[in-house]
Amino acid sequence: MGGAFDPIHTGHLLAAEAARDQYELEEVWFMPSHQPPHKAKAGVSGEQRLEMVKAAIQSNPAFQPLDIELRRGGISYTVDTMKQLLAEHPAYEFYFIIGADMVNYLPKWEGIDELVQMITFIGLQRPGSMLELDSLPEFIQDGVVLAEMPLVDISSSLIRSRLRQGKSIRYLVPDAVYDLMIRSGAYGIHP
Ligand SMILES: Nc1ncnc2c1ncn2[C@@H]1O[C@H](COP(=O)(O)OP(=O)(O)OP(=O)(O)O)[C@@H](O)[C@H]1O
Ligand SMILES: O=C(O)c1ccc[n+]([C@@H]2O[C@H](COP(=O)([O-])O)[C@@H](O)[C@H]2O)c1
Repeated sequence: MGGAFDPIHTGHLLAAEAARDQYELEEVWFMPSHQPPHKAKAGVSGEQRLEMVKAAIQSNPAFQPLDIELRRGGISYTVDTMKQLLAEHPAYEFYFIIGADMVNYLPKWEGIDELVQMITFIGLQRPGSMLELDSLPEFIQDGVVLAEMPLVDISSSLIRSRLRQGKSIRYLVPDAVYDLMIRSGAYGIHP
């Protein structure tokens, strides 16, 4: 599962767990992007986003952090990441977990025709972006399976916006992430 994770939140964790459970995945690897392909670079450093990911998933042995995109630098095209991961783990079968907003965007992904040969996407419903598989080209539809999760109207932008307004974000992120956000000072929250 790739993302900016600026910051990681409960919606990410529920999506990952739904995909793991429904597709019997052995592990879910959380990969913070360096520079996302289609949105502005995160406001906080890659290191800080990775630390928050680690804090969020530490209690789940099936969830692992992966800094492959942060180490590579540049724009985090998934096709490049998957080529690297498949070369390192030729025996593994890879899935890529994405929310509905990203599923609808797949035709615009770099090297999508190559990417659908390498992995299967697991798409999850997300409020505000209904999954429209039928409107995608058939070769992409064939590369996407769906998983169910309770609709969770949480996004990293919602969290950042609430912080700007001085509103609470407790329980929108796991406690361990909340504590780290306070300790690191990364998002300007004070106890
Ligand atoms: N609440 C959610 N439900 C389902 N999928 C989600 C949810 N939040 C994020 N995702 C998915 O997780 C992946 C990584 O998301 P990302 O780190 O960009 O978070 P985001 O909340 O979408 O961020 P932002 O609001 O800054 O755009 C994407 O595929 C996204 O669609
Ligand atoms: O490779 C691409 O062209 C591409 C385009 C959009 C998104 N992605 C990946 O999809 C994941 C979620 O994207 P985002 O923008 O919601 O953080 C993240 O790992 C991105 O690198 C990848």
